[in-house]
Amino acid sequence: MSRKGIVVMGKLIGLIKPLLHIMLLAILLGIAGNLSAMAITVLGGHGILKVLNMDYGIALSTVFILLGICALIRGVLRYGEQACNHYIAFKLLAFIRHQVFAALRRLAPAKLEGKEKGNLIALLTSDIELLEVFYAHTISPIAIGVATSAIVGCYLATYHILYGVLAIAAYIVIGGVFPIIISKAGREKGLVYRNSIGAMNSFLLDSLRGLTEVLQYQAGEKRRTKLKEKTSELEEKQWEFKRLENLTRVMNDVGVIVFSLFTLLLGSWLFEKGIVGFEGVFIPFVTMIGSFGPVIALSNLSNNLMHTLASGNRVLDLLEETPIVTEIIDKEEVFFEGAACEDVCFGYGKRQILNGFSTELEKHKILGIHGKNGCGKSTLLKLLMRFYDVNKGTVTISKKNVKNINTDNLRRLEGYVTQETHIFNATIAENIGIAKEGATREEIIKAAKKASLHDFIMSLPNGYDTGTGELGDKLSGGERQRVGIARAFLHNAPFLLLDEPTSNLDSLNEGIILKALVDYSQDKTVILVSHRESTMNIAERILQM
Ligand SMILES: Nc1ncnc2c1ncn2[C@@H]1O[C@H](COP(=O)(O)OP(=O)(O)OP(=O)(O)O)[C@@H](O)[C@H]1O
Repeated sequence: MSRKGIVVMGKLIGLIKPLLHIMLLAILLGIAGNLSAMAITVLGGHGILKVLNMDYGIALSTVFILLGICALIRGVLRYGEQACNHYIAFKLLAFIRHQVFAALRRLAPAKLEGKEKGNLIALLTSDIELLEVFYAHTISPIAIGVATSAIVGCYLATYHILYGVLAIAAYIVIGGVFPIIISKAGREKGLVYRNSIGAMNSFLLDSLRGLTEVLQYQAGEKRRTKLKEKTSELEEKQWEFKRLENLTRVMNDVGVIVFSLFTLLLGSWLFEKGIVGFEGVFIPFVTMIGSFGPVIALSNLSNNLMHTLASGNRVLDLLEETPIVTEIIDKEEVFFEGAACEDVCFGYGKRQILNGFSTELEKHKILGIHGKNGCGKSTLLKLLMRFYDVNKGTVTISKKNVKNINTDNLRRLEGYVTQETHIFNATIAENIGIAKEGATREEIIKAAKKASLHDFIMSLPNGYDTGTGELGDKLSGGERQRVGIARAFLHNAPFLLLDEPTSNLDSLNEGIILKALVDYSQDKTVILVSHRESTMNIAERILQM
């Protein structure tokens, strides 16, 4: 979704509320810092007048002492302002990361299935990182720019009201009109650019994952050409940004020169009319030249702002995305007493997969599910897990609709082994132990033995403490699958859903695991989806889908 810049800014600023006092301190320090910087120019002007014997107000030694003090406090104030801004920025980045991870948990797995993973990584890393620019270098500079310009405008008006009017007009044009023009020109470009980076990440991740296929089918050259095209596209977009950045610089420089010239012309006119003396020409002129810093900083912001707002937009998209399945938290605890599907209709989008499907799963039984590829066996398991909600009909556990069971409760009741087991970057013990918080080594070993994995683990260089780094991609399909099954045994849920658990196993390992499953089903319920007859033999009832 492409939001207006002001909407993105409003939403991002909304997050600052708890840190508002620090933001105010940063603004005050920034204003004081900028004023002391400008005071250096003004004092310099007075110093020159003094040397020329044209200023009788301040002694030259006082001018030098004040110059030294201003220079010193300028440094201290600038440090204070930056420290406050970065404190806010890093606190908020941590908070936003937290929010984004919470959003991912809310959206998983249904909404994340179709998302490009590389794009998500870009969002989690570089997009969030870019928001630092917004919190540390955008909000307070705007407030500081406005306040400092107003104060300097008033100071100039003490020499003559027209100086004040001219200064305010200059600040509005350089710090307001120019950035708005540039931001408008670059807003869509920013979003397109950030999305392109995400797409590029996805393409690279895809290529790495599919490396074997790319090599096998000699698709390397084709992928390289595509990567080159994507890089050129990105380069083109970067150039567009650079052009806008250069345009900003040119506009700023021209603006500063033109308005300084106007000040000089105004001064000359006032001098000719006898309204001001030489000091009334010289001091406003040097003040004006030295006062553009904060508004130029504002104007330069528009370049970064395009990237930042585009990143903000992408982060907000994720934060505001509605999940397909909402988490349930406030229902009573349910214990497993069997499950059932009644007249279930379900489809992904418009494509109908299950149409009026019904079945009952009795407690302490093994139900085998058989059916041709794509008929919806895995989908049925996902509905029992409530990864998706049915379109019609009901899925119940212990005669309670799964839509009314606390999500936490449901996860504890069910153990789910998918067709693919993900191995985390951790030791093999940790990889199994993920199934049970605080699992002891004995429990992990017991689960591994049931999954016929113990002997293999003991043959590894560091046994259960062997890291996946040391294993690399060396785990075979069957070993991975057994890690998945060991997790399920460790989880020890009363209702176990197994999707092709033995598809990669030899008959020896299959036999050991099936025996363990039969033991498991003595006091638990198991659904077994499989195409293998040998596996189906342990089922007490077979359902043909
Ligand atoms: N997230 C999804 N979005 C859209 N379509 C999907 C999604 N997941 C599965 N499908 C489609 O739904 C249909 C049923 O898929 P499912 O995985 O349930 O089949 P299955 O019976 O388990 O097949 P297999 O025996 O090959 O494992 C398939 O045609 C599949 O392409």
